[in-house]
Amino acid sequence: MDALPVIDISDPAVAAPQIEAACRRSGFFYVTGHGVPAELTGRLDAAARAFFALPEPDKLEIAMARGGRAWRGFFPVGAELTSGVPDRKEGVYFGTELGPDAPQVRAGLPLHGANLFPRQVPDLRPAVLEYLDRLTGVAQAVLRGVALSLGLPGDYFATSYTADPTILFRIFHYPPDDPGKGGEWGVGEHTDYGLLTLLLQDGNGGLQVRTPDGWLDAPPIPGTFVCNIGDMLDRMTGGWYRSTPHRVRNLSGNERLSFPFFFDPDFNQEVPPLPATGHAGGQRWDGQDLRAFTGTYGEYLVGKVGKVFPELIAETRHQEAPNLG
Ligand SMILES: O=C(O)CCC(=O)C(=O)O
Ligand SMILES: [Fe+2]
Repeated sequence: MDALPVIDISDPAVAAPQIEAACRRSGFFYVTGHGVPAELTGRLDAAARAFFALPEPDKLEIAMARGGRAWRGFFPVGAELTSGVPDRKEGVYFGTELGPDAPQVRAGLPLHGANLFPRQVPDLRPAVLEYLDRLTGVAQAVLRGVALSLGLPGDYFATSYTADPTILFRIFHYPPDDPGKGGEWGVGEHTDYGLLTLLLQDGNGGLQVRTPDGWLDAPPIPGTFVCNIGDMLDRMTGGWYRSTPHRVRNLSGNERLSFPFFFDPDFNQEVPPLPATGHAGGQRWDGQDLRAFTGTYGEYLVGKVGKVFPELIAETRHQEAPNLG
C-alpha cells in the first residue's frame, strides 16, 4: 500500500473527497493547510522536553493521583496499560481547562476539571492552553470536511455532537528502546475512542498503522498533523469509515515526543448512527461490535479509560461517581 495521503484542509469542500478516500482506505491521513504556527508547536515541544528532563520527584508533584477524578497530570513509565500490557512511555494528561465553578465540575463529572501544570516549567501552561484552542479549530475544520464527505451539511457536527466537544490532550515521552528488553511497545495496538485524533509528532518516527495490506509506517512530515478517525465515527458511519489500529515503538535511539489531541463528542450525548449513511461495514479488527453499546459518549469513555488506568477507576468508584460502565 502507498504512503498515507497528505490533505490540505484550508478548504474543507475541496478536501472532502480526499477525506472520504482516506477514511475508507486506512482511516489515517496527514493534515496540512491548518494554519497552526510552527512557533507555537516549537514552544510546546521545548516546554514539554524541559518537563520530561526534570527529576522524577519534580514530575510527580503533578502526579495523576493529584488530579483526582479530572484524570489530569503526570504518569511515569509503565503506569499506563494498552491492551493489558504496560507501555514504555511516560506522559501528562490534559483536557479542557475548567475551574471549580464550572457546571460539569460541580456536577462531579469524571474527566472534567482543572489541568495540572508544573511550577518548574512555567512556559508549558500557556503553550498547552493556546494549543488546545488552535487544535479545536483544526478539528472542527476536518469534521466539516468529514460531514461534507458523508453528504451532510458542513456544520453537521459543529451544531450537534461537537458544539460542546469532549477534548483530551496528552503529551507522551517515549524513552529510547532498551535493546536488552527486545523492542517493548511504547503504545500497544489499539484504536482511539472518539471522533478524531490529531497527532503532532517530533522527527523520530515510530508510529505504525494496521492496513489491510499489513503494518504501514506513518513517518513524521514537518508542519503536518497525523489525523485518524476514532471508534465513534466508525460507529456513526456503520463501519463505512474505519477506526484503524495503530501502535508505537521508538527505535530511533532518541527521546521521542508526541502530542495527541483527541476531539470527541459531547460527554452527555448518545452517539447514534448518522442519517443516510447506510453503508455496510465489515467485521472489525478486534471483533467488537461498536453498535452494541448504548449510553452516552461519557459512559463509553469512562469505561475505556478504566481499562487503561485500573487504579484510577477504582478511585473514581470509591468516590461514587455516577454511570461507571
Ligand atoms: O504517540 C503516538 O504517536 C500515538 C499515540 C496514540 O496512538 C494515542 O495516544 O492514542
Ligand atoms: Fe491512538
